Amino acid sequence: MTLLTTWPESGPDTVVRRTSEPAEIAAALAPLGVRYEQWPVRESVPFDADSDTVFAAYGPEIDKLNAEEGFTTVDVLGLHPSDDPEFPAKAKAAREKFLQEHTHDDDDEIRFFVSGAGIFYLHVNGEVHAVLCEKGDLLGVPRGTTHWFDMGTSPSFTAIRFFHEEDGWIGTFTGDRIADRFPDFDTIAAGHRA
Ligand SMILES: CSCCC(=O)/C(O)=C/O
Ligand SMILES: [Fe+2]
Ligand code: NI
Repeated sequence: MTLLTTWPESGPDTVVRRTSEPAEIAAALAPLGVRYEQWPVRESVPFDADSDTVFAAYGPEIDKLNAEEGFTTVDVLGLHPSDDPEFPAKAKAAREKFLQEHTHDDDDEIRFFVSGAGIFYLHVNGEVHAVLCEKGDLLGVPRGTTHWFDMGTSPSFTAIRFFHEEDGWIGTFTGDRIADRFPDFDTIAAGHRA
């Protein structure tokens, strides 16, 4: 289940909000300009499906969003445990990159989770909002929003990414290691399952 946890930016000792209710999550994030919605899940899509399979399964939703928002580039990013001996190093490098607080100055960050999970931490107006996204969740974060993302120590997710720019992912790092002061994916996901 999706989970939103909000703390003051000073640290996680005080929980301002904690909810798994989709309508409450959407209402809490809307004033930040953040879009949260759920799409019907295509259960027939394997968790580690390739891009063509994902595009075929979610074609109607992708086309509708593209028509509404004018995206020019759509890709699929998947990372799942595998026998590839390079997987641990790849996963560690990917996690480290996104754990660094950053902004996307020229584009919104729109992600749909086809499978697996990850947490977006939105650092806005003196608060940190951790949005644990799972299969079926669409999150749209406006350009310029300060945030980081944690996929955990054993990443497993497939996400559709929508861009207005041909160049795809471009981030500006703030240099703030704020992620070190807040519960990470492993901690939040373990508590959520318990
Ligand atoms: C879930 S897609 C990978 C994360 C990403 O693209 C990003 O910018 C995180 O902040
Ligand atoms: Fe980002
Ligand atoms: Ni859950």
